[in-house]
Amino acid sequence: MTGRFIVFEGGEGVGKSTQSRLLAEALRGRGLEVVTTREPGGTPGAEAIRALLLQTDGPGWGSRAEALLFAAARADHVETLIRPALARGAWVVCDRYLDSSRAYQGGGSGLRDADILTLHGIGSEGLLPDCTVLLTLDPEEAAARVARRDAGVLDRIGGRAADYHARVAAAFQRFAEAEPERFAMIAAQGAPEEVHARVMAAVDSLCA
Ligand SMILES: Nc1ncnc2c1ncn2[C@@H]1O[C@H](COP(=O)(O)OP(=O)(O)OP(=O)(O)O)[C@@H](O)[C@H]1O
Ligand SMILES: Cc1cn([C@H]2C[C@H](O)[C@@H](COP(=O)(O)O)O2)c(=O)[nH]c1=O
Repeated sequence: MTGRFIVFEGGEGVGKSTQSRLLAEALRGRGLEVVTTREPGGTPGAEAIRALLLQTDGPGWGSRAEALLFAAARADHVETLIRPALARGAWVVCDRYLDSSRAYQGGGSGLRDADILTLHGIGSEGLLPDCTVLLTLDPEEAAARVARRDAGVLDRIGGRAADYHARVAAAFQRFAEAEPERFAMIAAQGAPEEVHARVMAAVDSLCA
């Protein structure tokens, strides 16, 4: 079987990392080679850019510089980790990807979707996931999960105002509705194993 590129998307604390791990374990149980990774990050260069983007000390970045940094991190990640893994037949499970740039730098910060896609064309030659699992959760429940995990310490983007994150969530929903052949929208409430069962059903129907 050839490799697949599966991405988890959604707002802060909805359970993307947890579900990435559970999906990878399930796929490995089927005998597949699975690479788990995340954005921004996944390679030494992209992890260095992640620190520049998310650390809370220093003046931060304007929207355009921020979008370029995310695109640069993704370019390195795609070229040195994702494409080689897919080329050897591995499945890649990635925590966030391009649709996070479209939702945060686009929906949240107001950059044009077409410009973000142009950056992606330049940086990563337009590589898209085979399928994208969008996890949705009531914002108060997501915030409670983050508070329990991080004890109130927020990074530069996670710490933005509630209306910013509401625009991000609305953008993700628009993308999923516009491309139902690429997105599975999964309710993320309930125990991790319950959510995982929904994810497996979606992956089996959308990505197999
Ligand atoms: N279904 C669930 N029910 C309750 N808690 C959960 C569930 N899934 C994950 N959690 C917990 O909620 C917290 C956030 O989960 P996780 O880190 O997987 O979310 P995330 O979407 O990757 O977050 P972020 O966007 O901030 O990186 C973690 O402490 C995790 O253990
Ligand atoms: C890929 C990507 C991410 N972001 C934001 C979303 C989050 O606030 C952070 C990443 O933190 P996480 O704990 O790993 O989810 O970065 C973004 O704004 N644009 C992007 O392209």
